[in-house]
Amino acid sequence: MKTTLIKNIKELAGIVTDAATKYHAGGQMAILNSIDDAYLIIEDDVIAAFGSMCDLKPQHFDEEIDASGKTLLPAWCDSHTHLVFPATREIEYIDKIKGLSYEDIARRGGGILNSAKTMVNMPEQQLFDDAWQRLHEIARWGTGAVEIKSGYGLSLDSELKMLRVIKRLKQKSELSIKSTFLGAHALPAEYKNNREGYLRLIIDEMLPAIAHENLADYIDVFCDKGFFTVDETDKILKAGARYNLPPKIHANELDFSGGVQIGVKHKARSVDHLEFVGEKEIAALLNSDTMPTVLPGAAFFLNMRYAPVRQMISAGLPLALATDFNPGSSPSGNMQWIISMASVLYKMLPNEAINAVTLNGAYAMGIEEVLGSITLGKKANLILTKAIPNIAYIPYYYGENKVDTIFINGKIINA
Ligand SMILES: N=CN[C@@H](CCC(=O)O)C(=O)O
Ligand SMILES: [Zn+2]
Repeated sequence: MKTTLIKNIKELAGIVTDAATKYHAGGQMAILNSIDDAYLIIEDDVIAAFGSMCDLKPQHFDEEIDASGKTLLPAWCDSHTHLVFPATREIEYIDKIKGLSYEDIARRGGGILNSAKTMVNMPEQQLFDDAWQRLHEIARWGTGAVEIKSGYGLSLDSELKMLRVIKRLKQKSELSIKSTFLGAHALPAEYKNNREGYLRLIIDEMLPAIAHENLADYIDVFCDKGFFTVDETDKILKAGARYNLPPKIHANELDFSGGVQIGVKHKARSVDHLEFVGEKEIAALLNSDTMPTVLPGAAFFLNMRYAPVRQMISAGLPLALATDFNPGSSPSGNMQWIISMASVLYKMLPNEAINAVTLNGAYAMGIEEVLGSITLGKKANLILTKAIPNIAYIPYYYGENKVDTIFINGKIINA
């Protein structure tokens, strides 16, 4: 067994003593438990002890790291990304600057359909290599766990290609990865007049093949205006349940789509985006185990309305934040930037934002029992920051990478 001591930590933050705590909600979101002048001991890949430096007993460690002036936090859990994609889409970026909306671009065959077209001829190895680079990129910004969706395939072969790439990333990477099947991301052009046919393809062909190769942990549907209806979502989620795929769904980004309610009905792990949320959606979420997840990168990049985060937290809801890293609506996997946007655009306190990208993000991925907080027995996925004056400095001094060292499964990763 290898033992590592991290000592003289200026602030050890994100402590959750009760390992049964699933997430932080409402007023608890503003509380980020911490210890000043602290130590933390890692045994192999697990957090084995922590406390005040004055209580540290003299003992031998295989490795000692002096963290004077630095803060130690749980690594970020990014619960919503599309980081396996075939190419960036700068052309649409220009169209957006000129005034086209996300829906205008989608109607012209751009957006998701544009990525699906490029995906057809994309060699699987190239797709893997590009995604591998992106995993390194996000780890440098402090991400230790990430969910990745398919959904740029929209045909049996291409969806399987994407999901096989995610499976290989899981096998090769030290990061914790969850895989989500998002066949219902958009209606492919060839099914324009045959919605029922595409649903049959998802339900009768894609799902059995995915289950056969064990390629997904979750199922997702883009339940929104111009994409998939509540009835269609219901059918797809019912079919997913037959293969034990819990939902994590794209909901209420473009309208009051009913996506939140149908997600809650199907016991979704999370419902994500949530720009269009009112009293009814909040009431549905309050009686559920579904994590509302807000994606500031997409709302900022598409210049849309912002989810009513203060109203949701005041009502007592938990909230997770994720990057939505994708080539169309959020071309960045930088969680520090998400924390800054959450505080400036959504008025989230730094502590709330950090809880939202750690324990609550872990819950949104179904890994809260092993990651997301400084808790005895959890995996040592940790961020050691550069010397920073306090936690608020993380969102405040935006643009600069505050990560000094990232530990994944107890090991220092030179990302
Ligand atoms: N909203 C739906 N899907 C993605 C966008 C994907 C794309 O435009 O490529 C999202 O989460 O923002
Ligand atoms: Zn998304």
